[in-house]
Amino acid sequence: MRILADQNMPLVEEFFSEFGEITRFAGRELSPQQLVDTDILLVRSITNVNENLLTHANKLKFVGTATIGTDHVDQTLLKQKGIAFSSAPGCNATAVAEYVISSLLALAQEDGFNLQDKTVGIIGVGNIGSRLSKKIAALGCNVLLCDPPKQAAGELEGGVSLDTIINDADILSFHVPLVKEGAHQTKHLLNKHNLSQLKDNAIVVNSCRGDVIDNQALLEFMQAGGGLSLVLDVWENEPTIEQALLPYTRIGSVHIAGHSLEGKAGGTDMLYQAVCQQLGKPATHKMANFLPEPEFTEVNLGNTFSETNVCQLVHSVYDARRDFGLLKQGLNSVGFDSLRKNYPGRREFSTLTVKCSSSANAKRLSQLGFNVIEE
Ligand SMILES: NC(=O)C1=CN([C@@H]2O[C@H](COP(=O)(O)OP(=O)(O)OC[C@H]3O[C@@H](n4cnc5c(N)ncnc54)[C@H](O)[C@@H]3O)[C@@H](O)[C@H]2O)C=CC1
Ligand SMILES: O=C(O)C(=O)[C@H](O)COP(=O)(O)O
Repeated sequence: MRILADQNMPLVEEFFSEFGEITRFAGRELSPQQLVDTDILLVRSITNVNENLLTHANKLKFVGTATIGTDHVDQTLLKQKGIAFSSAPGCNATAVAEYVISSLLALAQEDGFNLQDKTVGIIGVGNIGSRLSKKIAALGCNVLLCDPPKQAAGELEGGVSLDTIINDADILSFHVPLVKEGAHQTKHLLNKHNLSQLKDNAIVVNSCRGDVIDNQALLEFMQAGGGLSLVLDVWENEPTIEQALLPYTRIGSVHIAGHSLEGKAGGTDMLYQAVCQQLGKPATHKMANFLPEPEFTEVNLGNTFSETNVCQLVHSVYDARRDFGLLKQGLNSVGFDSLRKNYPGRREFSTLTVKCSSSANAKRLSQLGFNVIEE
């Protein structure tokens, strides 16, 4: 069997060698000719799987994307052609939620406020939004949730409208899929019209898809004196991003919010499980066997739980400001895609065991995602 896999997908050889010959490709450069005689295609978010790419796909049986987002894949076309498809829902949801928590704690520390005094609006309450909501609640913040599709289906109690979040939230974090049409379209959810209705000094976090915020409208708003604090992991027109936004960005990165080692490896693992199912073979490999030991494994917290302690704990595992440093240093020298390819990686909070002596604190730390031992 011939397997084509994105060069930035980890552990493909470890998981897939038993099925056939693996060839790697650069995600933005895959040509239709490369799909001749290919049985399995494994992509990441930067490869558009469309009519043009499949022109010569004479043997293709399975397409997998090791990502949560699927806006780069024409699933209707795959169905018409009888090609099986799988994505990796939830694979890096924890990583994205932790990126947001790390960024917010950094801004709170720098600006001298407590997150627990803030109202956080989460737009999109799926795998990422719901995990983030749990972590944010552990910090004692007031949380507003907005997910119209879920609200319409009766799947989210107490949900509010986007307008309510725009008007009332101190912090807004977007976790919706990119949808360009229909009743619940998300392209430019934050736009020229509603930017001006945000609270002064609101914090806006985008770690879903760049197009969810109108970047030109955002730039004009900031150039006109808008006082927002911006945390931007995703941008319109990646990899050619609007660099004029950088001076207005408090924390920025190259679309790596989901790139914890666990999140990236988890995407490959989920595709492996899907291919095994497709081929009727048992799944024998486990992701945990391929991950290295974390650098720091244990901390003793005693019975304290202040935001300062939590900030230290979180940043000992991952400080998103490191990634803003990488962006600022490397964007014009090595470029956006190269920064992503050579991302130094990071671990998730669960790799750190926190010993603590109060059960209330143990509960909150565990809600944040740490591995907690109550002593
Ligand atoms: N920056 C990064 O590295 C990553 C970005 N992502 C992006 O994050 C997105 C969300 O991921 P998950 O939470 O795992 O997806 P999910 O599918 O579990 O949840 C998305 C939620 O958004 C809701 N939604 C849809 N339209 C909406 C609207 N107009 N307003 C409010 N809510 C709406 C859906 O009902 C759903 O509950 C992905 O589609 C992907 O584009 C995902 C992983 C990593
Ligand atoms: O899962 C998603 O959706 C993402 O956006 C990924 O975490 C990042 O995607 P890649 O570009 O690394 O495939």
